[in-house]
Amino acid sequence: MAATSDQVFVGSIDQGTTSSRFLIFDKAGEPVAVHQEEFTQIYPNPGWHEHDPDEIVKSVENCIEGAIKVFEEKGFSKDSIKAVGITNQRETTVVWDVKSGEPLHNAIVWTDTRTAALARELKARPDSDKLTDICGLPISTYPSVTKLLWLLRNSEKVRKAYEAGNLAFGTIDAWLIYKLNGGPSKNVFVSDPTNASRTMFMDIHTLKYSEKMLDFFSYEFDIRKIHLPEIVRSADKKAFGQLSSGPLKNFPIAGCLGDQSAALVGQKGFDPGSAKNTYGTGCFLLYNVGEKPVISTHGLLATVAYDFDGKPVYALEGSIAVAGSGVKFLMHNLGFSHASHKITELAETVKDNGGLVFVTAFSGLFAPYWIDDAHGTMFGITHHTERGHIARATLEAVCFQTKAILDAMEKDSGHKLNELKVDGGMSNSTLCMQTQADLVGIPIVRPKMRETTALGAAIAAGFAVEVWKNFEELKEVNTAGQTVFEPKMEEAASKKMFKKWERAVTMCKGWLAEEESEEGNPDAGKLKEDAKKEQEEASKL
Ligand SMILES: Nc1ncnc2c1ncn2[C@@H]1O[C@H](COP(=O)(O)OP(=O)(O)O)[C@@H](O)[C@H]1O
Ligand SMILES: O=P(O)(O)OC[C@H](O)CO
Repeated sequence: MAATSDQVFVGSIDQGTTSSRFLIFDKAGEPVAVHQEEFTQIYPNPGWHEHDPDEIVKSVENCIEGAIKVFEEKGFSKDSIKAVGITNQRETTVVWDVKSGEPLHNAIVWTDTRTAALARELKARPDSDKLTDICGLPISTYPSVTKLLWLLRNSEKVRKAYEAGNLAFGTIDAWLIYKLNGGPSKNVFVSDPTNASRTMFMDIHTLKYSEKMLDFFSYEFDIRKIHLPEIVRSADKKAFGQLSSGPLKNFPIAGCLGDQSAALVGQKGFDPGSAKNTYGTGCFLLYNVGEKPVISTHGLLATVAYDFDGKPVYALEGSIAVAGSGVKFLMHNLGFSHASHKITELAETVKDNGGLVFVTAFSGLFAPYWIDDAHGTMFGITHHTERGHIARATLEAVCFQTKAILDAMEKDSGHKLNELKVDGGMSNSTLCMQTQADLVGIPIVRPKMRETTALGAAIAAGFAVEVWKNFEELKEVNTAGQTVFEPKMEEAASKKMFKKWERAVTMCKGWLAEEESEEGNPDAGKLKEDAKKEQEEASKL
């Protein structure tokens, strides 16, 4: 079908943890062309996880090229694309030289736990308990700051650039925008608040870098000496520049959202009280809390949902580190199958988990537990246990953590959700979604078009260039063909399952001894000595 002259489209770069995609959406929110590419996952030591920043850029460029080819083969003209939006994996930390635009180290991925000792050291510093009120996040291995500090301590290249005043730090959005604009020659160096809020440098109330946060983290290296991206709104016609090469050369980048915020936008979670849960590599539940951030007292994060017009909207977030990556672990590490949907089929070969509970704490446990000394642990193995039970327990682990997050959210917000919208690759698993409904006791609503993350970034860019002018115009977008999973399990049975999970979580605490969490870290000894010195000095004051 060829485009009519008044048909307009918006492109969307979706740079996820395991793959990059480029999608082209029409005004009705339907994707008309897509290209996806996986890229290399680098695991140099247990608990370490890296990406090659240049490979990420290349994969995005390939995706744009691939999708445009499909688009044109369908008879559309690329001139009908009005803007491009970007959405990305968050927290993943890239460092580069401002002069050359070359990366100085592999990107340290959000799942990486090499900074466990550093996180402990930071927690022991005076006033560490005051940080969450400012930035919305607790100290852990998860936000970018611990990864950046680790790089400063452990990479000579990074330290030299720092000393010369040439070190740039950014999350994946900032890196992509910088590179796609042409690097140092244009120097478009920006990030939006949904991404900047994941570094621990931003004040969540003002959406500006916080002097207090910068002071707190500057005890060994002066963070102000590092080039940080300017924080701009999530929808902006000019701030993100334009593509400098490829089939969309000179097309504007007009929107940017961290992937979980983008999914909330793509699910049209614009009203306070609406929520979505995205089952991708990890799983992230975001609950719209309106125009003021809510600082959790139950293990959740305060984050920015979006800032389209200077009136930011906030969300409470429950982050789960392992979801689809657990499925991939069964495929790649244990050789259970070659396709994700086969893991669900395997789980369907057994009638229940057979007493098996799998705490998939490959990166420690995130929300609402924040246990960084846990590792993946299976409880309840007997002669009865077969591969189907392991597959089932892997899917269930995400559902249990989602239940714990929803309980925490209810306590923080005082509201009970009446339904939960879902998306992401793992939401393809009908068994997983039914289990989720059974465990949380509310309907699970899955849209037919599940590229909601990419749609969210397209909406941000589309708002900036007025493809859509208001939320009302999006009313019909992605409403057709939803599947609703109603809870079917007896409440008592569901409660019993969850109790067992909670017992398993308690039992896996403290598995990792302090020395083990530092293995592979060349500076572990120094870290410990420095931390001890700092503590001694602090206690003298
Ligand atoms: N039918 C399925 N059953 C279970 N897991 C699935 C299924 N389909 C996809 N997945 C999982 O979903 C994940 C990919 O989801 P996606 O939303 O693309 O993630 P990301 O954006 O983090 O790269 C993979 O880990 C994959 O194993
Ligand atoms: O790759 P995803 O979709 O699991 O998302 C990664 C998150 O942004 C990490 O915070």
